[in-house]
This record gives sequence, structure tokens and C-alpha cells, in this order.
Amino acid sequence: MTAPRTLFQKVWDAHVVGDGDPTLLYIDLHLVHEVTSPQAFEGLRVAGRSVRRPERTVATVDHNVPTTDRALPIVDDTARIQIEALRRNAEACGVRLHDVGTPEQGIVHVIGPEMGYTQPGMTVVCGDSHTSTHGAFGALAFGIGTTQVEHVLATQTVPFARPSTLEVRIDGALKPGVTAKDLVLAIIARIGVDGGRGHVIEYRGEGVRRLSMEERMTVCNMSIEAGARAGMIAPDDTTFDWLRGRPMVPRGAVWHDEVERWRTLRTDPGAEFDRTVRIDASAVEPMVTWGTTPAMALPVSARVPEPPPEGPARDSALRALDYMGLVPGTPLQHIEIDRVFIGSCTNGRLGDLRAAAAVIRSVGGRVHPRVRAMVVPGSTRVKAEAEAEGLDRVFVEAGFEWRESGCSMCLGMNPDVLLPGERCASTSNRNFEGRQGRHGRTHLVSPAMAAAAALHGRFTDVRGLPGGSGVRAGRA
Ligand SMILES: CC(C)[C@H](C(=O)O)[C@@H](O)C(=O)O
Ligand code: SF4
Repeated sequence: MTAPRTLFQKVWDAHVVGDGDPTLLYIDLHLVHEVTSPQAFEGLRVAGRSVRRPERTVATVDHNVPTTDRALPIVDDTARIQIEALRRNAEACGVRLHDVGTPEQGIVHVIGPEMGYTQPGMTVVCGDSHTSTHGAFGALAFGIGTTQVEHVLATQTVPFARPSTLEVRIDGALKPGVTAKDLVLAIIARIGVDGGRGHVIEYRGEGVRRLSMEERMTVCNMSIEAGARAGMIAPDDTTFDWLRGRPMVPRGAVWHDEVERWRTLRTDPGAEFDRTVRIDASAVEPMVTWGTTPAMALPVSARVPEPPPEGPARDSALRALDYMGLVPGTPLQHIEIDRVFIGSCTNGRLGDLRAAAAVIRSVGGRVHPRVRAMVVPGSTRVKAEAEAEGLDRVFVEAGFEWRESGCSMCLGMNPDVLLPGERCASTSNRNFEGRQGRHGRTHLVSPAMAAAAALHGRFTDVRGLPGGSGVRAGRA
């Protein structure tokens, strides 16, 4: 009998090419975007090499594409140069590019799954930290640097130091009005931004089985914000139902064979993790970050915390409070906001937009007069699907801007940025200083919480809103 293995171990074992240190892993899917690929393609060209498996390589433009007026030339030089370089490189190397103007364009971590490129048991890499998103399908998916991007382009393999394993066991179910975003913020608040360092997290337990695919992607997406190399969830019927019929997924008899194989991708009873953390999902509340890391997060019912009495944690809390312009003891629900951003690879999927629209429908009214709010679908397909069910109308009639898909204000590498001092309720995943624009202040929240904040002009507990407790954000 073979020894019991974790999900991670099974995917790892199936992809080891050589037994050196670090291990050389075969890569099934290489996703590429405009920011981290130009030097990699250039290196390839200089070395006179070609892309080893162009059919396993997929490119999109997302980080610095404008989200309005896409017919106009791109004004920013860096953005334009990077996008044009990717077009040339994809063309020259025979790599599929989902460009602006096509129905498949979108944020790399949104289109991978929705096109069915991402499948259980695969190794997936991208020159992007939030590649962890794809682990929601039981893939081993991790971000790599530009040098490694070149290595993968040339060889379809990557050297990878073997990580440790961390089991995050989620018991119980989320309460109404509490979402996967709140869950993952609560996990990061608990284990810290270094809590997963050197580890691949496997999310397990009843609380995970009940999550939709979109919710699972939100959780895996933010694994990296806990310092982990990747996050994984074993595939199950929820996964297979979501994947069935997507463009790149096999059909007919092959589909059935694949599903049988994918069902074996689960941690065997008795397999051991290096560490385990347990979370009670039923105790999680809607969360708001008050500081400048995703771990500086509290339930919306809480107050801005007092800094600890001493030590480095005191220094970082004081600095965060100063940057965020917040006074300890202030109820989070008294904090007034200027901007709202609903989108990103964390929360820019159809279920997220549905959850935000559900809040607007049930509360009624319009965006608060002080607030400028925008909704940026995670992909062009999400945009089309949302429009087909009238969500764009809900947003626009309530005074939200309805944009084209891209990373947008998640990172301020395109025209969508905060002005200095502006305070934003954002459904994205990072809140460090300047992330959304110089001196901008970011509070990470769920889509439902962002919509409620837009209407009220300040953070509001969605559980107290009319119909708010029925919001199950991220459900698609
Ligand atoms: C630009 C890219 C390298 C970066 C990442 O790796 O995550 C971006 O996607 C981000 O979210 O900060
Ligand atoms: S949406 Fe944000 S986090 Fe996701 S890939 Fe784009 S910039 Fe990175």
C-alpha cells in the first residue's frame, strides 16, 4: 500500500521532472500578461530560442488597459509599450492572446478558469502573485518572477523549492450576509501576512465544501496575502459542474474519464500536514481592513484598534493609523469614504457583481453624493453576462460607473487611481501604502459591503440592511 498523500503531494509527484534541488516541475498551463512578460520574451529572442509549448501558453492584457474609451490610443507610455510588446511577442511565438476588443479578454485569473484552461490536477504558473486563484480547482498554481517566465517559455518547466503544507480547516458554514472575502480576511487576520510563508495551503472541511467555485477562487486568490506559495481546494461536484461545457474543457467520453481521474485528487485519510489551523466559519462577520496590510482587518461592528503598547507591532500600527488618517476607538461604521471599487481578480466575477447589485436593489437609493463608485467586471465575458441579466442597469441607475474589464483600480497602473488622501472601499486584495494611487487609502471589503458603503457613504453592516442577511455574495 502506498503511503497516504495530501492533494498537494499528488499534484507535485505527478509533475516532478528531475530530482534535483530545487525540483524541476513540468508546467501544464502558463498564463502570461503584459507587465511581467516583455523581458522574458526578449531574453528568449536574444538566446535564439522559441516557446517550447505555445499551445500550453495563453496571454491576455489586463493590468494597464484603460477601462473606458478603448478605441482611443493609450496615453501612458509604459502601458502602451508593454501592451504592444505582448501583441508582437504573442504573434511571433504563436501564443494565443486574448486582446482588448475580443470577447475573451479579461484579468488573467478570471479568464483562465472561465475559459476552462484551468483544470484540476494541473500545474499552473503566471508571472503574477495571484496565480494562487487557480488552486480553487485543485491545481497547483503559483506566481513566478520574470526570469522564471522566460524559463517556462523556453522549457515548459520551472525550478521550484518544495514547500511545506498548511491545512486550513474550515468548520461550520458562513452566516447570511457573510462572504468568502470576509472568511479569507478573517483567516489572514488570524494567521498574519507571514502565516503561510513557505507553505502551500489546503483549505478543507465542511465550510469549504459549501462554497461556490467563485467563493473558492476568492479564498485561494488571497492565500498569497497570507504569505503562502499557493492555496488549493480539492475538486468535487461543485468544481465539475462549474467546469462542464467551458470552451477548453474536454467533452464526451474524455470528460467522463477526466472527472474520474479528478475525483482522486483529494487528501488521503491519514495524510499529514506540516501545520494545521482551524477556523469556525459560523463565527466570521463582515470584515473591513483598517490598516495597510490585509491582516489589519476587523469585523465591521468593531472600532479602529488601539496600537499595542510596545514593540514592532506598535510601530506598524501607528504608521498605518497615520497613513490611513484614523483615530483609535472610532467605530468602523463611522468612517466616511470617497470612492468605491468593485472588481479585481478577487471579487470581479459574476457572483460578486450579483451580490453587489442585490444590495443596491434591496436598499434602493443612489450612490452617496460624496462618493464616486465604479464597477469593473473581471472579464469581458463577465461584463456580457452581467449585462444579459440587467446588472449594469442596476449599477448605472444607482449612479455607479460601469466599465470595461481589467485590473483597473486594484493597482493603479492604469488611469483608474485614487487621488491623494481619498479613502476607498475596495473589493481587491491589497491595501499597502499607495497601492491604488499615491497617498490613496484602501479598505478591503466584500462586494456586498462595498455596495452598501457606496450607498451610505460610510461602512455599513450588510447584515442590518433590508434583505441584507439574504446576501450570499460570490454565489453564481
Ligand atoms: C503586476 C503583477 C506583477 C502584480 C502581481 O504579481 O501580483 C499585480 O498583479 C499585483 O496584484 O500586484
Ligand atoms: S486584479 Fe489586481 S491582484 Fe488581480 S492580477 Fe490584476 S492587479 Fe493583480
